[in-house]
Amino acid sequence: MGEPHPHPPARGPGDGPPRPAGPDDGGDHGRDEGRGAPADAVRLRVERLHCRLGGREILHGISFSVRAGEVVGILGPNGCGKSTLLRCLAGLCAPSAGGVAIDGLGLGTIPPAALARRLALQGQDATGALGFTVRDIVAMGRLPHRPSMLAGAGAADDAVVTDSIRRLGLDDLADRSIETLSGGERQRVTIARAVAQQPDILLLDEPTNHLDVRHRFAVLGLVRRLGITVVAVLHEIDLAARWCDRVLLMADGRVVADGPPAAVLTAERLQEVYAVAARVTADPHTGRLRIELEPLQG
Ligand SMILES: Nc1ncnc2c1ncn2[C@@H]1O[C@H](COP(=O)(O)OP(=O)(O)OP(=O)(O)O)[C@@H](O)[C@H]1O
Repeated sequence: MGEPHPHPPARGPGDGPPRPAGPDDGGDHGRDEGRGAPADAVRLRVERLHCRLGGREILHGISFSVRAGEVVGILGPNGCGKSTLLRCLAGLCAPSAGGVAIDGLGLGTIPPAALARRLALQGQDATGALGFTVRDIVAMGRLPHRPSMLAGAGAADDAVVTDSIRRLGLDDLADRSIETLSGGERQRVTIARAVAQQPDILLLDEPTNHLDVRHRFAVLGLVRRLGITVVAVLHEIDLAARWCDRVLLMADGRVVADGPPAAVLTAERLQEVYAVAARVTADPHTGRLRIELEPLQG
């Protein structure tokens, strides 16, 4: 897998995300950044990735790389291929050409159990495991770490599950059945399960779409504090600007811009990609991007 990415990533979140009060008030997660990898080592590399589904090419030769500990947001209009790209990164969707490598190893060469210890995907469907309690579902995140499917959970697994439940503010719901939870509560359960998996790379597909504003801040703050590599599909442009080191803007199965939020999220580009009128300014006090969107006139 070839040349370096043309856009060097930002080294930090720029305006420094605050530590919001919320479900996760804890410190670090007992994790070293990038599990011992140098801080700017390339963790994930996507090279000329094409994907066909239903006889149609959905992804048209996508290339980018993500460094250890980077938080990258994927933005773009409905149907542009964001979830398909995330599924390719997780090995759930086979590319028709090109490929994905983790720490230089092609995805197809990594055994499934080893891959599940390195990479977690939190998907859009939070309802697939009816009949289980919140704690049962979060505990599923530990399965890849057990020596066999028949091996029971150890005390260390239980501690990770308890910690993940606490971090997502789910203590009071731990014994509730998943089908009794609200959409936002279920969404936090799927994130807790992915956190319990203790991956090096966390892939999130619209992790905040059911969450109220406080929980959005809390969940994205928690994700940042994990210190691991994160690729998140987001629809909220302002949240991506605030929380991501880097943004990939997609349209029609291609990456049209890749770089720090302030470089990518220009008014012209947002208008072109989303077909809306956009005004982008920097807050004079915090320097944060302010993004105002309006329907196009006429
Ligand atoms: N299994 C499939 N078979 C055929 N077409 C598919 C399949 N999965 C996705 N597609 C199509 O691929 C395109 C990209 O879908 P994808 O879910 O990746 O988009 P997205 O950018 O995540 O959209 P959204 O913002 O609406 O979630 C869409 O046109 C979708 O209809």
